[in-house]
Amino acid sequence: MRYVSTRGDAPVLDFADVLLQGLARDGGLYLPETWPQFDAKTIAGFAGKSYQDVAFEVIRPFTGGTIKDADLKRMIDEAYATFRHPAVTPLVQIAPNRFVLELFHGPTLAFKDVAMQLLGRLMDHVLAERNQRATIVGATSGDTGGAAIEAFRGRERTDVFILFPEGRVSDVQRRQMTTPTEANVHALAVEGNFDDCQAIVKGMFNHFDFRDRVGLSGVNSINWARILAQIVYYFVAGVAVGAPHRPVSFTVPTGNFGDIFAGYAAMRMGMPVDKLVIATNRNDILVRTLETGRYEMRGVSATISPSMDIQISSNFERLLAEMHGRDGASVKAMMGSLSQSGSFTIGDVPLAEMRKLFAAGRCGEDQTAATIARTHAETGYLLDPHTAIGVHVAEELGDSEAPMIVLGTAHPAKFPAAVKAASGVYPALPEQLEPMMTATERQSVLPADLGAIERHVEENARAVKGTA
Ligand SMILES: Cc1ncc(COP(=O)(O)O)c(C=O)c1O
Ligand SMILES: N[C@@H](CCOP(=O)(O)O)C(=O)O
Repeated sequence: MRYVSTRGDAPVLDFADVLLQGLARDGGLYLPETWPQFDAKTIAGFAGKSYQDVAFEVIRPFTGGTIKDADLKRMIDEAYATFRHPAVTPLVQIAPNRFVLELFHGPTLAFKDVAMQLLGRLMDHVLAERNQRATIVGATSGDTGGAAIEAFRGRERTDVFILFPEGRVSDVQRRQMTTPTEANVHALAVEGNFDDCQAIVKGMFNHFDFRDRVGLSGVNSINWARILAQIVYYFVAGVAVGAPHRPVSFTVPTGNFGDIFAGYAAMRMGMPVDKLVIATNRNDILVRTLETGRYEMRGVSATISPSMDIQISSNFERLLAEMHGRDGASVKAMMGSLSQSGSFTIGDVPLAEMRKLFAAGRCGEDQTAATIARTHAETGYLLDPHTAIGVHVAEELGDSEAPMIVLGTAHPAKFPAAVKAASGVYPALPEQLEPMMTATERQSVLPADLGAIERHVEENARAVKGTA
């Protein structure tokens, strides 16, 4: 399996290289050259298998032989042994034909752990084989950061620097990043919003001298392996409610478009999908884009679902590449227009194709709170604000024959204030996370400035000092 950039101007790589690359050198994102195909019999055969066994079958074709089967199996087993539920990602029914796919049983209570626990092991494995070190830099609106730090803390071959928007993440999210004591963990509170953090990380990747000097790697969903690990649960959940014998719909609380792009990938691989639904909070750039064909930035506002307060939705570029027949020049032109003028227009044909595959809906602050309250009152089930957005948008779409699976992207205990205000119930933090709430915090506060943050990384990354 080979990987190509969405912008068509970067070296073609194998899986192991893509794993360590992050952003492609032409500023694009890597995609597999072709989609592995699973026929209906193979998909039906996933029924009754463990999450780990399905993960191995789904992930293996993408590795192109760069990871030995026995190593891949071991790393998958180790990654999902960190989850608190034996099914790894269980389904909970909340209405006759509607389910929540609980993706938050990993160590940091958000869906990011599903990919990050595996990514940490895969990167460590490849770095050890090459006797290399890496400097990981990531941007977070709250959840990626904690999951990345948990996956990489104490690992000898990596330093991990996470940029988060100061004052815009929940207390639990911040503490997950600021309380680990390992020397390779660096939490950077940036005086800006998530889009600023993400732009700075991309700026570092596009600054080749710096990138090469520090051995830069990325763990945001610009890294293909993040998306890859998330494809697995679309198959596991779909089969559990009747695929491939009937199509299944998924509603995905969306920000950076990584999670829903994994659903798109599952569909391209043979999973019968009725609807893929993009659900956003009031930062609704993706909903507007589907409505109007114009991707237009308007400023981001803080919500009770902070992890989705995003305007520059990285992985939408992967979808654009798909909808434009992988024509790198078209993608480059749209991305150029976005960085110059804050907008771009999608042509009629790709837009029509997108509308065939995706539906979209938004959920305001009051609707989010009302959905948490109503769902709890009617079913006893407590939603976090991000998952509530998915449930609201799925409800607005109405029932169809296809079962609707809403991706449960975070545990309510990550956002206790918002959940308590909406439902009157204070969601308890799982016991093992309680010590973190009183532990000493360690963070560096930095301006939203590429140069300042590069200097900080270079002064603190062990890879630069040649300690490998
Ligand atoms: C809890 C939660 N829900 C939803 C999302 C949106 O996911 P994506 O960025 O993959 O669209 C995020 C952040 O990524 C998140 O942390
Ligand atoms: N919501 C995310 C934003 C970063 O997304 P990623 O999937 O690209 O890492 C977060 O919680 O940090």
